Amino acid sequence: MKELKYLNKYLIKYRGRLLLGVVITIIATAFKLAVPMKVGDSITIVDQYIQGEVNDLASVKHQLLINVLLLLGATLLSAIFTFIMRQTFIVVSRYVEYDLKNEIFQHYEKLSLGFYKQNRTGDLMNRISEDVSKVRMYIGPALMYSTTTITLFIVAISYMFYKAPILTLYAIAPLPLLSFIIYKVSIIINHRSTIVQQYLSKLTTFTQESFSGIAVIKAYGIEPRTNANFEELAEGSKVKNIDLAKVQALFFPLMMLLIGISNILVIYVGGTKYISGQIEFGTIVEFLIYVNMLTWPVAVVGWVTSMVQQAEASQKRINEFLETEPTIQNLVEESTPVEGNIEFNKLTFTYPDTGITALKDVSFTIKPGETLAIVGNTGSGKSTILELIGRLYDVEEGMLKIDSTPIRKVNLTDLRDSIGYVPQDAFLFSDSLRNNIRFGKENATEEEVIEAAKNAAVHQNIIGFTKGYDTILGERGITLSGGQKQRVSIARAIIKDPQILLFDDCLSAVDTETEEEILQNLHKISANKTTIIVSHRISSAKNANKIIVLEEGKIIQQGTHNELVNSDGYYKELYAKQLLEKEM
Ligand SMILES: Nc1ncnc2c1ncn2[C@@H]1O[C@H](COP(=O)(O)OP(=O)(O)OP(=O)(O)O)[C@@H](O)[C@H]1O
Repeated sequence: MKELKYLNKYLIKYRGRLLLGVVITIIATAFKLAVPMKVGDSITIVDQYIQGEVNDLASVKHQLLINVLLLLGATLLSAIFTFIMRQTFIVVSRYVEYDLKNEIFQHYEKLSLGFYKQNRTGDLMNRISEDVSKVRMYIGPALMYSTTTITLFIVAISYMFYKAPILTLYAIAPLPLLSFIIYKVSIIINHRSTIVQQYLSKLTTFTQESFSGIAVIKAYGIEPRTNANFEELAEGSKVKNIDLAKVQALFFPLMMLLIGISNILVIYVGGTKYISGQIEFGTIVEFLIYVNMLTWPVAVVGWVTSMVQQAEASQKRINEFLETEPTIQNLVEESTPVEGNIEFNKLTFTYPDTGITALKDVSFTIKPGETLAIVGNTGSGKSTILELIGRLYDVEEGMLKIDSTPIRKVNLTDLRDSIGYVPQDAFLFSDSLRNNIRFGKENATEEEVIEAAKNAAVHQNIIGFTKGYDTILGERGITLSGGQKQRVSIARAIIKDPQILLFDDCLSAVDTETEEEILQNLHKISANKTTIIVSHRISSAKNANKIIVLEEGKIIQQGTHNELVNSDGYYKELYAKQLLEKEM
């Protein structure tokens, strides 16, 4: 129960409803218990008439009628209160489920990129869905059944002892055994359900991947191999499901068997006592109903125990993530507006997870109004520079300053607000084109959206779609070409109107004319901004105020386009190569 303590704050938050639930459960149970009493009473009346102990038929009928009406009333009230009881416990469990999911999601969002590298997306999703639903079972059904069982036990067993103590002992003797067996069976069921669940998620991942990559599967003609793999997984899933069904099938027969034993004991011992005149006939019937009534709660004790154990295990997994601190923390409370001066000073950076040193002794500065271009082979560290400016990682060696202040001493929200970042792989959400652009500025007007799209040279493409800016992207909608995606992603950064613009090789999929158009627009937009353009193309870099050339994390050349084309080295060679390609 150590891990489940985490949920106490929610139990306190909803204490009013939960307390009401307990009170209503007690009332519902009291009405439920009145039913066997009245049944027993009625049978005794009939028995006494048959035995000749009572002769007035009219009064017997009258009493029976009253009993029937009372029975009806008690059953009805018990049903109504049981309904309200579910409205309290189960509704609270849904509230807690909602709160917990939000809490976990918000925490996930705070965590740094490294966390996402270390943990698989499937695992993150499981903890927020599967694990939270298991925890909900503890707040909802487990609490509800425990309250019902405790109330039913205290009231019913005390009453039974009061009526016939020896018969009560015989009647309840098999119940602990029942509870124990159900507990054991539930553990096996839970274990096998987990395996079934694992197979299900393997199947889902496989299916999802196959359909996402269907173009590759078809192009390589590997449908038979994919089918065989799917069949193998489905076979595994079938076997595990059958294993589970076998134990589940045991659950009810076992319960019936143990109720049967209790019933036989009540009939035998009760019958003997009735013959010897120690109890009334109605008491036997009354006890039979109580035994059947108590069986479910007793079975529930076992079930609830395993439910709580599962919730504990799930909460432990949830707590593991909730206790993970984001490695990138905001260390400055007060606001620090960003002007856009960036300074790298003898900076060396090693990725903590892979140990790869991506930048070595890098120094450069850039001011607002300037454009810096970074060129270099793949893997030379270009994207890493942009990631460090966005403080996606912290710098350990050397210094990175923003407006002459070490980056850690800049308010993180202000820093990120001041950056418009266009990543290498443009990521668009399954939403309308308009909303994808507005992502950069939530309250942007229609004019601003169109203006940004025009500057990113994608407006003409968008109005060419039947639904224009309302066109839905992604799974439910159209798929944009690589170049269109890049330009929508650029529009998203432009609309934000940030102080610092970071473009990570985001013009690679557009033709040279469109590239030129976008660059000219950017030139106008970024007059007072700090712009960094990472590119493999000279055409993107040539107009920059400063160009740096990276090789294996080191700056090997820097200067303007004119300076660099006139000195031997990587840049001059790249220029010559690209010039040649253009002429061909
Ligand atoms: N998130 C990461 N975790 C660990 N290592 C990384 C990570 N990102 C990049 N690296 C490594 O750091 C080095 C520099 O990568 P980076 O992405 O900065 O290069 P790049 O010049 O932008 O390459 P490209 O032109 O292909 O985009 C590479 O060796 C890469 O494998």
